Parts: sequence; structure tokens; C-alpha cells
Amino acid sequence: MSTDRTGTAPAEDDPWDLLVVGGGTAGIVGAKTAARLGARVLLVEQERTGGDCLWTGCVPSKALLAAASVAATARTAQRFGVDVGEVRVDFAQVMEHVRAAIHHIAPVDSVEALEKSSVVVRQGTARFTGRNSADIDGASVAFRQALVATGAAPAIPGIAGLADVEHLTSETVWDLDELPADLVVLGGGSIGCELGQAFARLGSRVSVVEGASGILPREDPAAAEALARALVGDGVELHTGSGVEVVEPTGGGSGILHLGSGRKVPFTRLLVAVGRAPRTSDLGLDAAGVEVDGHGFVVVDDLLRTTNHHIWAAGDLTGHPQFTHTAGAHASMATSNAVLGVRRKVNLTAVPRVTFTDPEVAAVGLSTDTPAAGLRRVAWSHDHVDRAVAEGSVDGVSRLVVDRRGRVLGATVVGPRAGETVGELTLAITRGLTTRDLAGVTHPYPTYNDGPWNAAVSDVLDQLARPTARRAVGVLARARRWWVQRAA
Ligand SMILES: Cc1cc2nc3c(=O)[nH]c(=O)nc-3n(C[C@H](O)[C@H](O)[C@H](O)COP(=O)(O)OP(=O)(O)OC[C@H]3O[C@@H](n4cnc5c(N)ncnc54)[C@H](O)[C@@H]3O)c2cc1C
Ligand SMILES: NC(=O)c1ccc[n+]([C@@H]2O[C@H](COP(=O)([O-])OP(=O)(O)OC[C@H]3O[C@@H](n4cnc5c(N)ncnc54)[C@H](O)[C@@H]3O)[C@@H](O)[C@H]2O)c1
Repeated sequence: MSTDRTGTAPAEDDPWDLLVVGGGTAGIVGAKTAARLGARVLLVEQERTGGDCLWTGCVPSKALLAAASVAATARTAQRFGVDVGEVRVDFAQVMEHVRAAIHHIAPVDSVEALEKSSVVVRQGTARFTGRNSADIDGASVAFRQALVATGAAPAIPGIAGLADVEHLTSETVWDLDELPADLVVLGGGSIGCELGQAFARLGSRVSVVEGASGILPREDPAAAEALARALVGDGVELHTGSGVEVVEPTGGGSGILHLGSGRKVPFTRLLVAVGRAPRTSDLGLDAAGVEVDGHGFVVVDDLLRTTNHHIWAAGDLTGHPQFTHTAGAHASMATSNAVLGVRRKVNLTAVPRVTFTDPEVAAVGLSTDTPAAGLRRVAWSHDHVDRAVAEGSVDGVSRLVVDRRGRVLGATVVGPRAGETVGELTLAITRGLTTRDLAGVTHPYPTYNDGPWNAAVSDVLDQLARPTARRAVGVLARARRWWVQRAA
């Protein structure tokens, strides 16, 4: 048992300094941060620590994409003059690779690792019973402060007939033991594009149905179009611009999607990926005085305090961007605020997002397609990025949006490893760096970072070509010529 700072062991029923509900990324980071700061922390997890990212989200999806990428590379190897013969995919082994990746990472998020960090972990379902009390499977606990971090689950739209067909979600797709011959994905967002491409490359016939006019509707259309071309190249059929009106079951899990356009899309397996809804409905939040919005997201202020100022929230249940990096960063912020009484504030101006398809679509900051007064947009086609040419991956682009002073406010990069490239751009936006700052940094050649670097250089050259700048350069050059001649 841990002791308090006076060295006395707290009684079992002493209120916990911090009760953490949920053992996903937000819960784990929050609990470890608070314990490191000296708090007595109890974390409650109803299923398994690690949460969605580890078990059903980031890790398995990236592992599946890695296997799919190898299959696609092998299939197209002949364009490099390499013949690998017929490509066969052993789906059972692919899933073995996926599970191995999960189990490699799992110890970091384990109960043992939490306990090593002085966090007490209890398996069970927590429910608030009052402003400073909760029930864990029949046992009551008291807390001084709490962090709610119960995440989100796949949203199932109320489309007529959908409940009558067996459908997969990002939670159940990992239980497949056979590669589906065909798969229809409802939703062309991050999950739909990543899993749609992965299954297509592994050999399923895939269709993606997206209600908006194009896939990845929140991204720069130039980026989404590049990805759409790649998906079509992988054999994915895209149905965009029309939602599903009715799902008609045809027996044995099969059915037909009837789109608003009148088109019919038959399926034998359907994967629903139309967003994620917060897990807040059965948490006793009313009893705790914690308000949720119309969609069930916990209402937080910019300190991540809920409407009960002793209860904090972080991660997918808050309505902030639903990413592991946001969940972790916000949980650390919320628990520092809770335990130390400091006032670290949420800043959403530079939250990077990456769809890990091939090509990757990465973006951060202001949208790079919406024109706005006083802002310049610069783009660099990856046709002119030597690394992309060498690797035969030129269908990509780097776009920046900058203010009058050249400060980078937003970026979109499409191409291999765009997710790595966007790190530098995130730093640039966070630190108020300019295109001159980026252009002045020596980058290793040849890398995909040459995309945004060349965009930055072209912005600097454009600015130097303006009449005032040209006049200033002319004066300097003439003065220097005069000085050199005089000295000679
Ligand atoms: C297919 C897929 C791919 C993704 N890929 C990426 C990616 O590449 N990069 C990225 O940044 N993000 C990705 N995400 C998003 C990322 O997984 C989430 O943003 C992240 O897991 C959110 O963490 P969280 O802690 O808020 O919630 P979760 O990880 O969902 O954790 C919440 C935990 O709370 C527990 N819980 C719920 N209710 C209770 C209760 N009453 N009592 C006790 N415990 C409870 C749950 O069992 C769960 O373990 C992906 C998501 C999916 C679905
Ligand atoms: N690489 C990553 O970081 C990554 C990967 C996967 C998921 N995630 C996270 O998980 C969240 C959920 O992913 P998601 O793909 O389920 O949601 P999403 O919000 O990214 O995309 C859902 C898509 O479904 C469409 N849609 C909604 N209702 C529809 C309908 N009835 N018919 C047809 N289309 C419909 C939407 O227009 C949208 O394009 C993401 O927003 C992201 O935060 C992140």
C-alpha cells in the first residue's frame, strides 16, 4: 500500500486524491501523471487497460495496413523490374502479425506498468453516485477529484433496416478469421479509407459508400482526390455524394444498401465506420453534476474541467479531435491542473491529423483550401520531389497557408511518410515560425520533407520577387559592387 507524504498509510475508505474512470490512453496518461505528481490514484477499467488505440484502433489498423502495403508492393514490383511471381495472402498469418504488434506494445499499457507507477488499478465498471462518490460493481469509493476518460465507441446510424443485418465495426472487424471476399464500408472517413484500402490490398473486393461529395470530407479536396485516385487504383469502388436511405437484408448477413441517388450497393459483409459516439450514457454523470452536450460529449472548459469542478475529462468523450495524441496530451494537462492547481489550457490550433493510407494524408492547423483575406497559399507538387520520383510515388502534394508575415498557419501533405513530415510543420505552427525559417533550415536530401521545404522556399522567392523586395535587393547588390570595385 502507498503512504501519504507524512508516511502514514491511508485508510481503505479514505477518499482517493484522483479517481480515473477508463484505462485507455487518456486514463493511463492521466493516472500516471497524477501519481508522478504525488497523488493517490485509483484507476478503474471495465475491460482491459490500453483502450481502443491498442486493442481495436491505431495499433491493429496500422499493422493491417503494413501487411497490405507489402502485398501491394509485391503486386506492383514489376514496375521496378522485380518479378516476385504470384502474390498470395495468408489472412490467418496477417492477423497473427496484427496480434503480435498488439502484444508487443501491451506491456507498456498493462496493469503491472500502472502499478509500477504507483497507480492502484481495479477491474470493474464505474458509475458516479454523487459529486464525490462512485460505485464500482457494488463497492463505493469516495474521491476528492476525478478524471473521466471512458472514450467513444462506433456510432451506429439509425438507418432503416441496418439493425436487421449483421454488420462489422472497428471493434469487431479484428475477430474475422477469413478474408471477406467482398466488403462494403459505410463511411469514407479515416477508418473507412484505412480499412477499405487495407482489405482491398489483401484481396477483398471493397466498396466505400460516403454520404459527402468526396472521401475525407474534412480534408483539403486536393488531398482527398489524391487518395481517391490511389484507392481506385487499388480496386476500391467509391460511391460518394449520396447517403444510405434503407438497408435491405437478403439473408445470412448479406443485404443491399439503397442510396439516395437510387443506386443499389449489394454486400455480403458490411463495415460501419461513420464516426464514434462518446461512452457517457451510463456513467451516472447526472448524479455527479457533469453536463453533456446534445451528442453526449462531456462539456469541458479550456482547463478540461467539467461542470463539476472536481471532475475533469480528457479523450474521445470530450468532443475534441478523437486522436490518441490528443487524448494523451489533454489527460496530462487535465491531471496537472487537477493535482497542482495550475491552469494549463487546451490549444487546438496545431493538432496534427494523419490518415495512414498510401499515400498518407496529413494536415495541421488552418485549412489549406479555404481562401481567406490576408493569407497566402503555396503548394509544391511531389512530381518535383526527387525522393518521390525515385520511389515512383509522385501523386502527392505539400500545401501551406501562411499569413502576411510568412508565418505558417496550416499545412497539408499527401504522400508516403506524410505523417512524419507533418511533425516539423506542427512545430512551425506551434512556435510561429515563418516560411523563411523553414527555408533556412538545411534538410537532408532526398527526403519527402523536400515537399513542404520547397513550398516554403517558393514562398520566400515569391516574396523576394515583389517590387519593394527587388528594389531593396538591387540597392544592396549595387552597394556591394561599388564596395568590391573600390577595394580592388
Ligand atoms: C480503427 C481506428 C483507428 C485509429 N487510428 C488512430 C491513429 O492512427 N492515430 C490516432 O491518433 N488515433 C487513432 N484512433 C483513435 C484513437 O484510438 C482514440 O482517439 C483513442 O483511443 C482515445 O483514447 P481514450 O482514452 O479517450 O478512449 P479509449 O481508448 O476508448 O479508452 C476508454 C476506456 O474506458 C473504459 N471504460 C468505458 N466505460 C467505463 C466505465 N464505466 N468504467 C470503467 N471503464 C470504462 C473502456 O473499456 C476503455 O478501455 C483510431 C481509432 C480507431 C477506431
Ligand atoms: N489515422 C487516424 O488518426 C485515425 C484513424 C481512424 C480513426 N481515427 C479517429 O476515429 C474517428 C472516427 O473515425 P470514422 O472514420 O468512423 O469517422 P469520421 O468522422 O472520420 O468519418 C466518418 C465518415 O462517414 C460519413 N458518414 C456519416 N454518416 C454517413 C452515412 N449515413 N452514410 C454514408 N456516409 C456517412 C461522414 O461524412 C464521414 O466522412 C476519426 O474521426 C478519428 O478521430 C483516427
